[in-house]
Amino acid sequence: MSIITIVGAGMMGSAIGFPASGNGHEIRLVGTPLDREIIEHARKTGEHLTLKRRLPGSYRYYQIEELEEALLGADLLVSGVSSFGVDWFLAEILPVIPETLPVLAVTKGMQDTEEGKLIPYPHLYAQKLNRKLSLNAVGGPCTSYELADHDPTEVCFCGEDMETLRKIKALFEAPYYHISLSTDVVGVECAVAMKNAYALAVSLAVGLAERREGVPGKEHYNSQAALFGQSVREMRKLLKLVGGGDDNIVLGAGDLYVTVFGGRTRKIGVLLGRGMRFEDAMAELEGITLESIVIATRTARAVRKLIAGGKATAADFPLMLHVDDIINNGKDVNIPWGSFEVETQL
Ligand SMILES: NC(=O)C1=CN([C@@H]2O[C@H](COP(=O)(O)OP(=O)(O)OC[C@H]3O[C@@H](n4cnc5c(N)ncnc54)[C@H](OP(=O)(O)O)[C@@H]3O)[C@@H](O)[C@H]2O)C=CC1
Ligand SMILES: O=C(CO)COP(=O)(O)O
Repeated sequence: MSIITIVGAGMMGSAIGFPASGNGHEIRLVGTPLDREIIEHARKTGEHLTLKRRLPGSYRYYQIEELEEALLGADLLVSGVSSFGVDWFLAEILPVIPETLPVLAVTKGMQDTEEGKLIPYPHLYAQKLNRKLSLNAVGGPCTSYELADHDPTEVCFCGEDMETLRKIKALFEAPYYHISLSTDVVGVECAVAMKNAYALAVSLAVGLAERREGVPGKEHYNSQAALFGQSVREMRKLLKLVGGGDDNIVLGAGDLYVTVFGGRTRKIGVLLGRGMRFEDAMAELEGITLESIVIATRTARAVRKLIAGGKATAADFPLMLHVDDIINNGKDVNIPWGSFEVETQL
């Protein structure tokens, strides 16, 4: 039996312990200072407040002040924070863990730089820490509540060292949790972070169709599929620009699919598509984790720098730039359909 300590008791941090717990490992769930209620409630009832599922009986619960106890004898540390908790995790957790303890982060996102580069979180952590840690991450399509329900999925663990990845995989692999491995951290992380921005883009079509038909909940699939296709094209170009392997598009496209159908990002895209102003839509969704906004903003900022530097053109990323205009420049939704058309001559 191994001991897995998870810091960040949000929905995904809590759900990723399910397959490992099923394999007989001890799961210690540690709340961030913002997760107090989740931990208290789980201790009392065995249920997770936001995941809305009963947690396996083998879970142990810790408030952040009990971190030292939760780390005693641990074999793996999982980071369950979202993009909004990355700075906290970097400042408060990574400096105090043993250097021999490998880390696996579920966080999806990237940080852009002044030069227009996009840095995945494991690399950001490595750059900012003055100690050497084994920093690994999970990418791929996987909604937390469906993982808790044992719906089969296919994800990818990435990191620098294949042997370490194999050991971590052995803790989690289950008949419903299939794990590929990759040392292409930039490619995996970039593919699954970008899908957040593009899930917002595809969901615009859901709201637009409702607005056109005047029927809430009325869906049309042509327009969603067209935006899905353009999203995959732009994600593939971006993958190439950041130096990620092309096959990672499978993870990005799968993750895009699940997020359009089952993710929180869809909520903001639909409201914007219906014609709601960005500020009003954000106010309506207050309290819901919406990483798509921060990821779209950072990615578009990097793309605009790449364009200014002559490494890309605006014609390569019309959908990403439109999303950026809607959320950051006060523009109305007006899908640039014509700019998705291409001429291909063999
Ligand atoms: N790799 C994978 O397979 C998957 C990864 N994800 C990713 O996992 C991450 C977490 O998602 P999910 O669990 O659904 O989101 P939740 O909002 O449920 O959880 C977010 C976690 O981060 C914490 N957090 C947020 N802001 C801060 C802060 N400022 N300081 C410290 N901690 C903070 C939260 O505390 P609090 O709950 O109080 O806000 C909580 O512990 C996301 O990056 C998401 O994209 C999601 C699905 C699959
Ligand atoms: O990353 C996810 C599924 O893989 C969840 O996406 P949301 O953050 O939009 O819910």
